[in-house]
Amino acid sequence: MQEKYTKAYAEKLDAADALRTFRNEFYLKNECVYMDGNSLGLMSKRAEQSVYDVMASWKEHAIDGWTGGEIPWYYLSELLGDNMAGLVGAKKEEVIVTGSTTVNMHQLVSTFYQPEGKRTKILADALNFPSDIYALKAQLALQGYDDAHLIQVPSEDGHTLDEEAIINAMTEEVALIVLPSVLYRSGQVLDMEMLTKAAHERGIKIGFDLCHSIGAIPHELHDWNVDFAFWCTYKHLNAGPGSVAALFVNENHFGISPGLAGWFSSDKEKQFDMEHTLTPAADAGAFQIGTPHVLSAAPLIGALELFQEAGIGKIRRKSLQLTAYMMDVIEYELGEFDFIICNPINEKQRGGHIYLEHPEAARICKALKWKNVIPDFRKPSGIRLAPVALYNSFEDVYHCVQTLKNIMEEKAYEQFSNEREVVS
Ligand SMILES: Cc1ncc(COP(=O)(O)O)c(C=O)c1O
Ligand SMILES: Nc1c(O)cccc1C(=O)C[C@H](N)C(=O)O
Repeated sequence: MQEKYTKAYAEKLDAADALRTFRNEFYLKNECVYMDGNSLGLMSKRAEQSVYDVMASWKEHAIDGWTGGEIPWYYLSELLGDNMAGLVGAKKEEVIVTGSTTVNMHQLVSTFYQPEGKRTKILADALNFPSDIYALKAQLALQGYDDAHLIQVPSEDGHTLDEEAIINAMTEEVALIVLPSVLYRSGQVLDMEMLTKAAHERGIKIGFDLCHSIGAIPHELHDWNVDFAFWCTYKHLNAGPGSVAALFVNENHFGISPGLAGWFSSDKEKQFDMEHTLTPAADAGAFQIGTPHVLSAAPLIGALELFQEAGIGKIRRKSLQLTAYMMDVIEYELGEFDFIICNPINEKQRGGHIYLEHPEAARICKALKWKNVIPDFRKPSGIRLAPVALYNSFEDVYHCVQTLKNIMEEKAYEQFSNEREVVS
């Protein structure tokens, strides 16, 4: 056997890993190799501590916690926006931590979708996450349009999108474009800069769903001139189930009225004047709606520290190394078992996870879990494996592929039904 495919080689890669100490910051499940951080990231000790800290500030300060204590809750959304701005390449005023992914998308589409004349359609794609498509259809319906007003650029191979095809669909009928930065199944990274430039040349506004890229790849939203973006914080950012999401609005658009207004859209100094005419915040803060979900934002305080310490450049470099290594070992070890690697291979388009297709995928995932390796299954026949730079090791990757090989050799998956779980 070539040295490259031994456990010793994985250990050598781990010894040379500049981020290896970050693994100790996380609660790793005992005896378990976690490969599902692209769905729900693991808990870190920092995130846990910051939840305790916010609980303590509530206990101690009660109502005065809004403006007192170490981190006054009234400014927490702005503070976290500032802490996160580097991850998306934004000015601090352009990011606010608020709401959920889907609510933020409704907020931004209701703000930026302004059909006029023959520009009435929304351009999206055929592979985006369902919630985004439901939200776009609902926004069209609110404006009196049917689903035919949503153009979904098809995928030739069922896994990836052709950016040229997206650009060709940017016609004079299109008022707004919403696309994912990274596709949730195949992990393809779209060229946001190129797509934004093409959209603007055609007079169209464009926004991105960053759920699968935030914390995994660097962004330059401000310099790329992206109009808006939104993302969750529970995947690569590790802020826990239902943690508060975030959004970006380019400073070029400051002053535009939020489609969904509420009293937290206010200029903070004016908010408690209790006027019935809203004076929106002068920055991305205007896209908040109501009282911030302080307890669900709390883990983000600690979780983001780790990104500031590690640096997104190093995270991306290790992530690419992990996924390259994983594909290499898969090809070497699993060649005879009908797996197809469906994520893009090249570094520019490869996101933070590997996507394998196999006709028995649902039950192979069940067998992996039974063997303490945690993947996730996506219909119709996909296995997602996310080796996460902050807490997965090369040895984890080695172990994951060896486990998969073992399951295939022994046909251990046959004891399970080939149907998805309720939550997969
Ligand atoms: C790309 C993408 N968009 C939207 C969502 C849904 O976001 P939420 O349920 O947090 O609103 C998810 C995952 O759940 C996702 O992967
Ligand atoms: N948001 C989720 C949830 O509430 C339960 C289970 C999974 C999720 C996910 O985030 C799934 C994820 N967006 C995906 O890429 O499939």
